[in-house]
Amino acid sequence: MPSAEHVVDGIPDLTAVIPAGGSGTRLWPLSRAGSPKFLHDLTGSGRTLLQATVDRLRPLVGDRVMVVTGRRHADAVRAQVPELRDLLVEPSARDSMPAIGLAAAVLERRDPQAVLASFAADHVIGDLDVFHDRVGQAVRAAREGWLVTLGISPTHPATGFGYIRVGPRLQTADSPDSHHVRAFVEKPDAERARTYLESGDYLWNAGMFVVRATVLLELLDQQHPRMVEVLREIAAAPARLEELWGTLTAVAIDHAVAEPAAAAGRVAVVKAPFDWDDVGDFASLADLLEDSADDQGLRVLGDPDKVVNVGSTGVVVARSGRTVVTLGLDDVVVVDTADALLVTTRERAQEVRNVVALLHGTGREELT
Ligand SMILES: Nc1nc2c(ncn2[C@@H]2O[C@H](COP(=O)(O)OP(=O)(O)O[C@H]3O[C@H](CO)[C@@H](O)[C@H](O)[C@@H]3O)[C@@H](O)[C@H]2O)c(=O)[nH]1
Repeated sequence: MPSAEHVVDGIPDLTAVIPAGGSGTRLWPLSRAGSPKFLHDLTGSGRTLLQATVDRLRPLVGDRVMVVTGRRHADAVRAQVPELRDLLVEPSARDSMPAIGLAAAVLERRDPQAVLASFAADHVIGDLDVFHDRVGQAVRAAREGWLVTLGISPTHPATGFGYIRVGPRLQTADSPDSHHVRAFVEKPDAERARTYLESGDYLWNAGMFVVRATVLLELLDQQHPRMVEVLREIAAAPARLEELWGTLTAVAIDHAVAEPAAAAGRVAVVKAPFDWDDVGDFASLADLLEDSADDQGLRVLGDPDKVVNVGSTGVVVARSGRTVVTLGLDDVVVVDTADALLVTTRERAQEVRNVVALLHGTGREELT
């Protein structure tokens, strides 16, 4: 049951921050540098991943949503979320810390007590009541000064995610699913991932952080004091963004803040038992579309009338308007767009990013 503070305007001191960067090269040719994953509908819901992210946050924050994105994507973000209250536009990509840090510096000026909750723009989440409840718990712990993350129970020894080593339950806050974080471990190799899974002591880091804006900047100040100065300068004088942005170190929030703060005992994790998927490649996309598989086992994203399947399993993304026919293929991945066609298998889905590198290396950047 959502608590009373979830209705109408949501949690009054909470603002959602959505860093929307990256190009999702493992989803080429659907996702391109100029039109990354978050701008696409990957679930067949009619809403893009960015729109769905905003939709699911609305009950928590009303219209207090801040998207941080690159100049190249600003117009598309505005077009997809016309009601967006705050759009912070980065002159260049500096990874997630400067993006989230700038949002924190802007919010801190508006309200010294402000809490921010940062979520990727391109993830899929189920069980919305549970999601809202756990974010609510995270906010209550964040008000007490914790950097709070939401941790997902791992289902397989993934090597593409960071892991969170969970400590004892937090003896504070009206937040029964909160625990101390002993450590963050960024993207382990397969063997360590297996050990983590078997131990039961680890959760996946889903890139969700809930924290008071001032606390985030204070934690960042311990590692990157100059970055905090610059972010506060930009927040105070937005006209200086262009001049100052390029001086910021490109670093992920995990390395800049989460890992050192965990070592200092400042981080809590809320166990989050909702479905979560970062739709990292076409194998994940096929899993995500499982329920829409035809009776032979083929999933279609796009117009189903444009796909004729005879005895094939896997996934077809039909985005060119052409008819796609699959005949007798197992676990195939077909992605048909106006100017590029990808044919591979679910098993090789991770290697699609190498194709993008190959296209770059052979002078065909216009396709990436
Ligand atoms: N605005 C902006 N956002 C950025 C930038 N770089 C990254 N981001 C955003 O920051 C978030 C995380 O960046 P990724 O590059 O997608 O991170 P990752 O390698 O997948 O790893 C992180 O996320 C995983 C979960 O998806 C975690 O498992 C892992 O530990 C880590 O937190 C995403 O929302 C991404 O859009 C940037 O330059 N600008």
